Amino acid sequence: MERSVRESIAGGCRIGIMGGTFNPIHYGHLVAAETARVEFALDKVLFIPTGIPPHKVHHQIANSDLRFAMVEMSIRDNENFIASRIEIDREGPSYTYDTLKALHLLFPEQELFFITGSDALRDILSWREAEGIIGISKIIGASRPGYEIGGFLGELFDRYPYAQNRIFEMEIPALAISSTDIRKRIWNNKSIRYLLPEEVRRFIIENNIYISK
Ligand SMILES: Nc1ncnc2c1ncn2[C@@H]1O[C@H](COP(=O)(O)OP(=O)(O)OP(=O)(O)O)[C@@H](O)[C@H]1O
Ligand SMILES: O=C(O)c1ccc[n+]([C@@H]2O[C@H](COP(=O)([O-])O)[C@@H](O)[C@H]2O)c1
Repeated sequence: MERSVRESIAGGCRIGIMGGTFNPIHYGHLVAAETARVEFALDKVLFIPTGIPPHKVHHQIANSDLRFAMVEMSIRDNENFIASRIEIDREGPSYTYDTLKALHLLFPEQELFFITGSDALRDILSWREAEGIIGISKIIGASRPGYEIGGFLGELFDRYPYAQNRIFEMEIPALAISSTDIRKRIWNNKSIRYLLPEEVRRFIIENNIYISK
């Protein structure tokens, strides 16, 4: 992991990890991370764009350096948010377990909180080493319109009672924004203003990202 990122994490602090493909980053991601920071008293939130997302093999995914640049410009004005290339710089699919294991080794005294939307949370048991993930890090599941958690957590806690103290639901202001919809809007010449930071919108246009389907 980058030295600058390591040096910004103090001993004993509470670290949020906002993982995602961020193709592109939008206000849904930023509101989830900021709400988690405040509600769970996180000292820092690491934004970790995937290199190769494990569950999105058939999606059209912009170059990782461009996705990283868009994340960086979106969080620059928040001193508690940091972007890391740890997954981009690792070869192979970006498994969350590998990332959390690496973070736990680097930051053994710090508490880890993986932040995810309710859509991804509902799939978590299909992730590689799901039990290991829940063991290393607490999980914060942000509400997302169209992806209600329903009885999922109850069933999960019946199966894994220890998870009750490790997985938390978090209500956030509902934003029905997705990267897929933003990419479609660009293809269809529709406006993407106010769905994501203006600097990112300009960057997408200047670099002709998401022009081809
Ligand atoms: N509008 C939203 N509200 C709450 N959580 C969100 C929202 N959009 C994304 N997330 C969460 O942020 C994380 C990263 O999401 P991701 O980068 O896959 O964005 P996405 O909009 O879901 O992308 P795509 O439409 O390309 O699948 C995931 O855990 C996802 O559930
Ligand atoms: O590790 C896995 O098996 C795994 C499977 C699906 C998703 N994830 C992680 O969940 C986060 C959100 O994923 P995505 O595909 O919605 O961008 C991102 O950090 C992914 O690496 C991780």
